[in-house]
Amino acid sequence: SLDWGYTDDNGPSTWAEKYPLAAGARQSPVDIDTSKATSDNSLVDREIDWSYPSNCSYRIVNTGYGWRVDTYGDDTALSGGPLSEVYKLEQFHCHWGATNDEGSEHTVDGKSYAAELHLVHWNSEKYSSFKEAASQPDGLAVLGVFMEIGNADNAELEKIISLIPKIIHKGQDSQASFDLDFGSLLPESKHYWTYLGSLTTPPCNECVIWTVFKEPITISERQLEVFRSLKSVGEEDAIEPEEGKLVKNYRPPLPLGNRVLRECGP
Ligand SMILES: CCN[C@H]1CN(CCOC)S(=O)(=O)c2sc(S(N)(=O)=O)cc21
Ligand SMILES: [Zn+2]
Repeated sequence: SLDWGYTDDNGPSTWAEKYPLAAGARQSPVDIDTSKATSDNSLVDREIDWSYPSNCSYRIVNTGYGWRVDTYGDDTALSGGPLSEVYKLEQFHCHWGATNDEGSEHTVDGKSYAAELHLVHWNSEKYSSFKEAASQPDGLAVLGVFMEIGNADNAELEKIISLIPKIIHKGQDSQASFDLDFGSLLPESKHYWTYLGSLTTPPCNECVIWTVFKEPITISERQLEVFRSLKSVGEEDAIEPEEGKLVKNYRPPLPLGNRVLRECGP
């Protein structure tokens, strides 16, 4: 069985037993208490800036904890906002719940969204590898995008969702070179909250500068159901057809503690 996961016997409340960092004071996600957000001048003139290729080859993989798209981040760049260096895109993935009233990892004044997209970048200016960066306090920069249920499909996400039937079981992957317009995976408004946090899964390294956009993007119920059809077990694991479905893979919020929560934009 998995040594950590999202079920009652291996879920977030048990992680600190095997992954002591999970009990740290700089953990993610957090509830974004909008009344605590400060808008100091340090961010207002430093828009967060990204450049992603419009056509690139990708690999989508079922990690057993969800789907993950590995990007070969050569000509990608994320800078500005709370970042002092240029970060490269390493991968992106998503978190969701069993029903639409849960699923995001960050919450806003106690409100959960149906899902949350994470674009994971690493500080390639200061560190020589993603792995090294993941052990540094300013090593990773993750963009969090809330997803709410809307009537229309999200066309860009559909390119990813169409590949999910090929990776239903843990360990399966699919190579695809599709032209992904990352810009449309991000909301129109660049307004965001930012704080210092961690990976939201084991090993829970406290290495992430988090930037969570205020405006959600929309995804359809059908698209979210496809996410929930993923399995957390391999093809060879003999289980009943309905068992092992990845219906939820989000960590509930941890205390912000004495960390500063900054915001850019109303
Ligand atoms: C299931 C495993 N998830 C993690 C795998 N990696 C960590 C170790 O790598 C060297 S990672 O850096 O790619 C990230 S980012 C991330 S989140 N949800 O905070 O954006 C979780 C993980
Ligand atoms: Zn994540």
